[in-house]
Amino acid sequence: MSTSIAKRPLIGVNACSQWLPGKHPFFIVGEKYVQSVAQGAGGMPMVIPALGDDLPIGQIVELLDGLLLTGSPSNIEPHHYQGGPSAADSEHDPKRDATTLPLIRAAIDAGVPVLGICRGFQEMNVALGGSLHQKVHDLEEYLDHREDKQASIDQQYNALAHSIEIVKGGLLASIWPESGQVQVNSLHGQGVDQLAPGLSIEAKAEDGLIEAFSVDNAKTFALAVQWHPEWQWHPEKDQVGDFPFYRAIFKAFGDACRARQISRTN
Ligand SMILES: N[C@@H](CCC(=O)NCCCC(=O)O)C(=O)O
Repeated sequence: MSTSIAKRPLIGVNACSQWLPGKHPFFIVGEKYVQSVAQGAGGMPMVIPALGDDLPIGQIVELLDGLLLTGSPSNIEPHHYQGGPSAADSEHDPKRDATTLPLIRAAIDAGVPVLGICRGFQEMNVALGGSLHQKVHDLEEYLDHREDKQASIDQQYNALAHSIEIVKGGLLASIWPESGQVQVNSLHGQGVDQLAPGLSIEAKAEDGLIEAFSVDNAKTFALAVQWHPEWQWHPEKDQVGDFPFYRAIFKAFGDACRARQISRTN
């Protein structure tokens, strides 16, 4: 997308807080999320640090034309959704929880377009009052939605791990009218248990697990997906590794961010 930086909508990308071994704590964000905002949505990415209560959320939301909620290997602490104790091997990021959950509520209230991905999908459900299965793979009614840890990163994200059924007449169906069933990648151990009030299912996996939802009374675009549409922004259209479905999601998100930019600056 060739729009100059100056004309691009400002899109927040939430960071994780991680202690790099032998170093100091860092705020980090996956490059593919920043790339997908810049290339896929045509936005100006702005990384939002996990400062918790020290983050001026109201001030930031006023500046944003969009908010992308990233994935992360860490899991939301279960006390945010009255969940049971975490498994001993569960990685957490309380600074990210303390930042992103209130940020989601403020952004939706303010009419900022929001796209949640994987952990970001789960955060949107929890922030709005829903709950999670902590180990989907331990539940007999569901498939194992985790990635193959023996596979390469390319193989994990290029993999079309399972199909999703897109709900007719919804936001995702309007973004992708081409077909009601699509194959997606899958790299998650947790998943939606109770969907928050005021959310509508947009897609389910073949085992019935909710894979996408939208916010019913959102003032603008508010979509969350469990898979990873931010993958592969390098290949050109129709080249190997090109995912038109993923690209369509970011185009729709970017269009909503541009609309907010116009309304915010006029
Ligand atoms: N920890 C949660 C969410 C999983 C997730 O976001 N995976 C992607 C991590 C790496 C990346 O950002 O692509 C769960 O396990 O369900």
